[in-house]
Amino acid sequence: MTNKVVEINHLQKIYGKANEKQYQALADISFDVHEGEFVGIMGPSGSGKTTLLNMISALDTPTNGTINIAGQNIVKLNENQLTDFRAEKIGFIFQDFNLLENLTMRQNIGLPLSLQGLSAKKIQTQVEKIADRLNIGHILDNYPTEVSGGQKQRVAAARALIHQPELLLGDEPTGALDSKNAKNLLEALRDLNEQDKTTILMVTHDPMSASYCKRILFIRDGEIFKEIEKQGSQQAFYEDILSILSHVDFSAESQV
Ligand SMILES: Nc1ncnc2c1ncn2[C@@H]1O[C@H](COP(=O)(O)OP(=O)(O)OP(=O)(O)O)[C@@H](O)[C@H]1O
Repeated sequence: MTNKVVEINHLQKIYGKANEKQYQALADISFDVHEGEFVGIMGPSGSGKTTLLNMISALDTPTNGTINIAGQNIVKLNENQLTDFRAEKIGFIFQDFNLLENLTMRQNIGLPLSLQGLSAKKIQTQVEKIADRLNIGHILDNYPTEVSGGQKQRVAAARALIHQPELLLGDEPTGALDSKNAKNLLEALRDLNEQDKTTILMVTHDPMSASYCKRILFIRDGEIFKEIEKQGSQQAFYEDILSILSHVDFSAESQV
């Protein structure tokens, strides 16, 4: 059995203080992600997907429950330990790329290592290695405004992976891409998962993007209500996903 990279038990998140208006975004979530898995999270708007990612990346704290990432109970960490945890253990790809416009792609990708104080030479070697892996070696000296959305997102993926995190998190990473660029990014993520055993957890509302995963968790009203695993072809998995979505009212916001 492979190691558990993510181990979540009875996670609950209530926004708002006891004397204020409260909102339960996560009711009771438990699941594991093993090393080398590529897991998708799907659910209607307001179902708690971003809240869940924010808990896993320790950007916010749960009301109840435990979160272990790479064997570390992150709910118990102090501020300094959390900073180290985020810098070392996880990589994050956002929908809107989050690249720094006044830095070149090379500088953007190398940023996590610069912040760790690595030498310029070591950073260059690592940048070129990951850029080669994601087919962006030819745009390293360009600025973000000079390249396509798809290239920007592959640069964001390179930046998220350069420090070799235990877990790559994506919050709608294909959300701002056209279908061709989305496919390019997803193929790159699939290669990283299959060849380098990168563990990926990705939120998406798009069934085609989700069909690149090996397992999907469906959440609604802050709870996992269904889970499916890829058994056969990607096309068959895509059709399974569509069938589940067609039985769920994804327009419904979760209720207080
Ligand atoms: N800081 C906050 N304070 C109060 N309520 C919040 C806060 N952040 C999120 N919520 C509420 O919690 C619920 C879950 O939000 P979340 O952003 O996790 O949903 P989501 O599934 O990611 O939605 P979407 O697909 O629209 O991004 C929503 O009803 C939202 O309004």
